[in-house]
Amino acid sequence: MKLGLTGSIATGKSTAAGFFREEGCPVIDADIIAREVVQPGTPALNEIKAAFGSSVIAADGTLDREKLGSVVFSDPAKREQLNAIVHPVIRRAMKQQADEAEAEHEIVVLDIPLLFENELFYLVDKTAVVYVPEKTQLERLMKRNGYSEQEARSRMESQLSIEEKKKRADFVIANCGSEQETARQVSELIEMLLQKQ
Ligand SMILES: CC(C)(COP(=O)(O)OP(=O)(O)OC[C@H]1O[C@@H](n2cnc3c(N)ncnc32)[C@H](O)[C@@H]1O)[C@@H](O)C(=O)NCCC(=O)NCCS
Ligand SMILES: Nc1ncnc2c1ncn2[C@@H]1O[C@H](COP(=O)(O)OP(=O)(O)OP(=O)(O)O)[C@@H](O)[C@H]1O
Repeated sequence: MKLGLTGSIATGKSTAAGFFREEGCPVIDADIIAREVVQPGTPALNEIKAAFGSSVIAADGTLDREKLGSVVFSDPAKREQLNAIVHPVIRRAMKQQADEAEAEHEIVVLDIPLLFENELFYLVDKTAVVYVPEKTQLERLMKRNGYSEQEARSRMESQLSIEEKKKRADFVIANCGSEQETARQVSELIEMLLQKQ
């Protein structure tokens, strides 16, 4: 089965995904695929250059992520434009990798930050949300990325709120306590999913 792992920025998807990996479940990470599809020479990077100008391309020809991030996270229309270029390519790659992994593993995890926003339910069988209250999310995001409160909030506001995602998920993994407590919830969820098979 395919488990869609989601959450909002900095709620702990990667942390939880690491625990799934430790338990032997392959994890397909949308953020990694999103980086692969814009490598130099890809059609997506060429389209980004055409749409946003060469100021978002670094001297070595790679995408200047910080620059593009500062553009798209402060302008919803620009964000939509970027999404329209990269999301179809990301979705195709995710589906292909997930199908291949599912042939060999009982549980395949798809780590997709924008699962609910983009209604990507066809890619997964069940959804799990990694949850922390918004206050913790803001604190962890500012700390991890060195963002000001405003930079952090503009990124949080580019997504559906974590409270809303919590309501919509099949399963909730609370990441407000220690990482060990999160690891235990991941183990329990895997056990339950395997029993249901
Ligand atoms: C704008 C970009 C270049 C900024 O790069 P940067 O290295 O600073 O951030 P990174 O890619 O690591 O993303 C960090 C987090 O931001 C959030 N995020 C990224 N893109 C988006 C988006 N289009 N809308 C809302 N949130 C987003 C996600 O929670 C993600 O986990 C990059 O995020 C990007 O290419 N975004 C478009 C692709 C996308 O939607 N990726 C997210 C899931 S597929
Ligand atoms: N249980 C925890 N206790 C304390 N800090 C934590 C915990 N879980 C995660 N963190 C920290 O919070 C930050 C966000 O976690 P993580 O990178 O896993 O989130 P994410 O949801 O994958 O983020 P993104 O959406 O940006 O990909 C990291 O700095 C991480 O070290």
